[in-house]
Amino acid sequence: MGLAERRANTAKEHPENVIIASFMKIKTRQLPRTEEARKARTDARWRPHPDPNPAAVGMRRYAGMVNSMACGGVFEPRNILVTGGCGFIGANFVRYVARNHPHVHITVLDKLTYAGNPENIAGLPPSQVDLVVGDICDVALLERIVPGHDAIVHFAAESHNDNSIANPEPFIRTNVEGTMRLLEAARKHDVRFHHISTDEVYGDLALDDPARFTEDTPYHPSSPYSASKASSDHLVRAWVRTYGLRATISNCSNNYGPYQHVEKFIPRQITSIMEGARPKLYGTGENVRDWIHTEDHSRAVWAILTRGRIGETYLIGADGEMSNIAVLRMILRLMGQPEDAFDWVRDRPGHDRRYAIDASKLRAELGWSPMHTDFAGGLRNVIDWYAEHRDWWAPAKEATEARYRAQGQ
Ligand SMILES: Cc1cn([C@H]2C[C@H](O)[C@@H](COP(=O)(O)OP(=O)(O)O[C@H]3O[C@H](C)C(=O)[C@H](O)[C@H]3O)O2)c(=O)[nH]c1=O
Repeated sequence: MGLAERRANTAKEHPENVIIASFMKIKTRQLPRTEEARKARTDARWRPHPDPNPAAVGMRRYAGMVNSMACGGVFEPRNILVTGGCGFIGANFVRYVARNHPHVHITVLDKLTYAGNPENIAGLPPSQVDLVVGDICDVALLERIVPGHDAIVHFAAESHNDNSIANPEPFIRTNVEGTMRLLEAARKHDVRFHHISTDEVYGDLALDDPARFTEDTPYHPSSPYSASKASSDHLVRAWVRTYGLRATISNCSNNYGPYQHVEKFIPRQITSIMEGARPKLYGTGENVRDWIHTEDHSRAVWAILTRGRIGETYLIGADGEMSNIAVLRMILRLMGQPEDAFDWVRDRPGHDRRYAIDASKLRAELGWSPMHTDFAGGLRNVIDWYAEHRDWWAPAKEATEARYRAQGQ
């Protein structure tokens, strides 16, 4: 049965998993498309790379890392399944692919938890993007929707450290069990898999340590969230080695950009200031995060999905280290506030001190480099975005702040 027929059947037999067009401007395609379009979509295969990156080829030869799947070749998926495509990073990836690869059809699978919002992918061409509402732990659902896809790009995760400290359970279920369910579906249907992960699996670095994380840094996660992501990374590697699954992993640093939930550091402070409330800084504020614009993350993920070597891990980072207090002062300045107009609050238990990524492998092998290198300019754009999208964030703001208040933060 082809992908279009499967979609049609899912729409008919499982309306609970399908978003209806009128609800959200995104149309779920329920009719089989033309035969020609169907053939083009299912025609994904490995092709010789027309313009191989010389640095990449050189590096692979030097390291003797010849890999029949990817060396000098490119994987051209026509149908991708993006889990968590209504969350912040996932939705930005869906938008990136829709904009830059219009021939690629995207099925978004999202449970629409508090952090997933269908508005994040609204306005994309209905012929290119479908949304299936469902849980990655739902084996029967995966059985219906995975076949026919060339690749799964797995963003779906519980992602907020503070929530994992308050209640670890959903993190283990979604991040560990959910990843295992997807790996099993990918294995059964021989689907290429890319796993989105975090630099937090490596633990933290001292503030005065010149070292940065590399792909060889030992795992040392601190929080229930990062431990669950570390577990999921290990599962992916086990499926590659044991079952020969065609999979890659990327571990990225802190993302910023549009559509980020107001629970996270940058949007929380921006939206608090917009509401006339004072930003909240944890602990000493000296903790360092390595910021990357979410669009640069998306470009890196696409590069790894299409040109990365199977079985490999790539770290993604844009040399954006900055202390929390420096970021907060920058936000306050950009929003016309005094630099000390914030409150110090209770620190996060086990708070990681510093993250820092060395993305040399990604740069050398795949020729990736960040395009958003002006952090202050990027922050200004993000501030403008939140100013223009109050309707998008306001409904979540009060409940989020109530949660923080209860934690003394
Ligand atoms: C919400 C908040 C946070 N903070 C501090 C705590 C952190 O040192 C820093 C960033 O916090 P946030 O919760 O936004 O992000 P991280 O805990 O670094 O984790 C994030 O980046 C990694 C890579 C992921 O993998 C996570 O999924 C993602 O949530 O600001 C404050 O000082 N005040 C606040 O109000």
